[in-house]
Amino acid sequence: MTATATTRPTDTEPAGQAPGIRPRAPRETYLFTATALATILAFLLADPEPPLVVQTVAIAILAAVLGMPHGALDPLVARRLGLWRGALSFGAFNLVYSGLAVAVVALWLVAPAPSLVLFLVVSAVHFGGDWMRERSPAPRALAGAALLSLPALRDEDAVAGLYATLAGEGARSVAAAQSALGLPLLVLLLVLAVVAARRAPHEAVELGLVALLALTTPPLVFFIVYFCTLHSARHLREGFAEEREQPRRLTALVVVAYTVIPLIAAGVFLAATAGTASLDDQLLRVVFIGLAALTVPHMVLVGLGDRALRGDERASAHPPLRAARPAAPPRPRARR
Ligand SMILES: CC1=C(/C=C/C(C)=C/C=C/C(C)=C/C=O)C(C)(C)CCC1
Ligand SMILES: [Fe+2]
Repeated sequence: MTATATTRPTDTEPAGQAPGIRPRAPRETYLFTATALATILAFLLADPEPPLVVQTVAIAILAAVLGMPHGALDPLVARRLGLWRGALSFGAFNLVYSGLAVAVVALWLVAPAPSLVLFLVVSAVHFGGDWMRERSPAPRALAGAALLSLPALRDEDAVAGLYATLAGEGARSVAAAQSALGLPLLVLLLVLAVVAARRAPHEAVELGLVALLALTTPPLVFFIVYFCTLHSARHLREGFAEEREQPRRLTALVVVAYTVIPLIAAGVFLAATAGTASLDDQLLRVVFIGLAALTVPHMVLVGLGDRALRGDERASAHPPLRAARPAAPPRPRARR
């Protein structure tokens, strides 16, 4: 659950690259393009119509294996931000982080429909951060809003059904609102793709394919492909690049540990609530309410990282030359 809202050079915009030079496409662009095209073709030509239960099980497994790890580097990000230094402050960090996650689940249980709307808004900002990082948050959030609304434009009933499972019957109206906003948001997404094309053609390809995928495949299939092969893959790559000064094994260990712990929590929740609803409904709730719970503390960390980075930039003697400077020592940067 990660990325930068800044112009700091990344793997795709290497340090030392002069502004105006087009970044080359990162590996996940190819992964997403190939997977999205194959999925789009499969649905256009063969229309496989996987049952909802199959889609739910697939998203649970893929989100666990490919999706969750991208937020699991947060403890290392927090250390770079100076949020913890020793065992005691590491314990406090974990307590606050998991406390926030538990608070989100509690809020969801008390007020499910407003929580779903809040989750969609936070997610729009979060996913929009996959592109146009040199721009202000507003256009990126709109790209995220488009991404999350297009499934309702294609199949409002399917999205309404999923929202009802997650947040009660009242949440169906959220799908109706997204469907109504879908067309203007689609136009906006395509405009943003054209704007992005001049500076980063690979982003234009990604945005165009996101739209096509959302409009041709069922909502959960679209989300699985985007979330696992683009969003998560991008932030895992960036996360490992950010931590390149750490031993790779330590980074990998943190990723595994902080992926497995929430998975155990999800398993305990599933076992504790067994029999209260069908297993696929419960699985859907665990996946998306769990993602909401983990996204909030993660976004708080991202916000702190961005603030630290802005402070860092103000302190810079020659801000306009920053992108052309040779590689600087790593600065705290939170991923999305
Ligand atoms: C529930 C649901 C949707 C929304 C999913 C969201 C909002 C996921 C957010 C995940 C996050 C923030 C992960 C962080 O890395 C869709 C795809 C619109 C349609 C299908 C049902
Ligand atoms: Fe994320």
